[in-house]
Amino acid sequence: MIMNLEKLQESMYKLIVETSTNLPKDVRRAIKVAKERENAGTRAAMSLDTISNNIKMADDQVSPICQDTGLPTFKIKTPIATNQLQIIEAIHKAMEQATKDGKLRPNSVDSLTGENSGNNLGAGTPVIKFEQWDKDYIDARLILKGGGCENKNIQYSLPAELEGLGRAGRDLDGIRKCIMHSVYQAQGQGCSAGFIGVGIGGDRSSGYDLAKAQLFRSVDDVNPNEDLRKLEDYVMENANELGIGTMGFGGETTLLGCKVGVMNRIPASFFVSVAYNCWAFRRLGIHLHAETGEINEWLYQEGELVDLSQQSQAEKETAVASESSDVVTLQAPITEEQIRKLKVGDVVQINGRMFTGRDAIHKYLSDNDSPVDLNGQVIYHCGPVMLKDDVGNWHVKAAGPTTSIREEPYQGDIMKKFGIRAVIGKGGMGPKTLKALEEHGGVYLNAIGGAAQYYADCIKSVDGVDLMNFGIPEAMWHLGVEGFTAVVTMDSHGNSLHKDIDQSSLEKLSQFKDPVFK
Ligand SMILES: O=C(O)C[C@H](O)C(=O)O
Ligand code: SF4
Repeated sequence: MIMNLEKLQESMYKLIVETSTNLPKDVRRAIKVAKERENAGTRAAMSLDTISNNIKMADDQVSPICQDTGLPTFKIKTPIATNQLQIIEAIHKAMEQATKDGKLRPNSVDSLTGENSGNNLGAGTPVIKFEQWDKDYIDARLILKGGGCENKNIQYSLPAELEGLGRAGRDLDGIRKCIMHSVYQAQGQGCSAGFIGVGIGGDRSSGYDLAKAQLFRSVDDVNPNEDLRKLEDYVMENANELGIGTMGFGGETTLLGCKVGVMNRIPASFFVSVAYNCWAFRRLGIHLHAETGEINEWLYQEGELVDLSQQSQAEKETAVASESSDVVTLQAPITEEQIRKLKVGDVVQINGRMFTGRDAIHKYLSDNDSPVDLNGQVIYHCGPVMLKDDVGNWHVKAAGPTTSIREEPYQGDIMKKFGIRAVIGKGGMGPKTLKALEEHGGVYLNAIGGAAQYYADCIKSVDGVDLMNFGIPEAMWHLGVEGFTAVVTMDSHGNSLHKDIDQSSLEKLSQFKDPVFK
């Protein structure tokens, strides 16, 4: 069958851009329910407001909802005679174009050298999986699953001993315990509230595939397997009792969706695989005409488009409460005295300069001198989407925080070595950093993960860049910001909201120890 390649490429481009910029309707509905459940005035409610604004901004500007546009994974079903090689070619060209246009972050990195290919193409990227079917049209689905939530995927081999829950055996109740534990261990690091796909059975790789396949189910479908339906309902009802909440700030909603699938296993193995997806659950699909390559239908878009920017009464009260609560304004360079005044729970607004630094920069700074004077400065754990204009100026297209815990081995030492006073990221950091904050006089600020448009809007200028050899997401960008808002979640007095929420959620988890499915 001869395909219209140009049209096919255009359709794939549309699929990529829509997936990156327009959150599906079923996901929006789940976020709306979470918003309505949250109590006015809490940090979780404030975060959900920011998330809602961000979703709207991404829509309006046709820009990435989150700066991490993930490992693009396509699942494609084709009629018997379709040329799959042509589809691969069309996808590759569309990916390159979408990257050039700032709709995708250049995310494909050589695992050994660290070199970024710059166009999202490389060994194993993007992932494209084909299946044949007996229909006469093409079904193409795409998920852009970011790294922070991918890192929170977990696989259990039953029987297992689980913290808080004890023995998980090779039965439905053991599976229940694994799923509850998977939500606990993710904490806020995968940008909760999240969605989970669970795969029961298979081997280590097919189990994870099955888990990820569940993420292609609609959020509001009903599992046809009665046991699994009950399990899904149970998890949805009870996981929210863990109190982890949006971004791990505590709150009513920790989980937005749970989908479970099952396949056979071999006698010796019993795997339960869990794929965790952040609230920025970017997956869409299209039906394509097999010859013309034209889009006939969009998937996951049934029902009304929920307007998340519309505020309920409770939300209005939240907005007022957060406006009137004390907001501390900081401008770099910051003094130790200013930092020592900050306490967990304070809302901080930053004006002036901050420097981005993530994995490559932290390793570099631990072995080398800094290209800029970091004394009193703010480091932002962020890998932005950047575009250069015709006259050579850089523009920020998306710039939310990345998961900070990866920098735990370096952070405290670097703060002391260079005199850094504040780090901004998400998900919190561990005991080594907490100790350094206390000794040195530093603070950890939690920004809202995934709110890449909201934060890009706070960035008023790109004043320079160092270490571009690490690639766009990993370079050290010098950013001029105004009204950049974040919450103090670790202070210089030994307090950590993350430590507290971890402890309290573990206690709550242990309430689910007794058998439910016998
Ligand atoms: O890579 C990023 O920018 C963020 C990542 O998805 C994360 O959640 O840590
Ligand atoms: S930053 Fe958060 S929202 Fe963005 S991809 Fe990572 S986990 Fe998802």
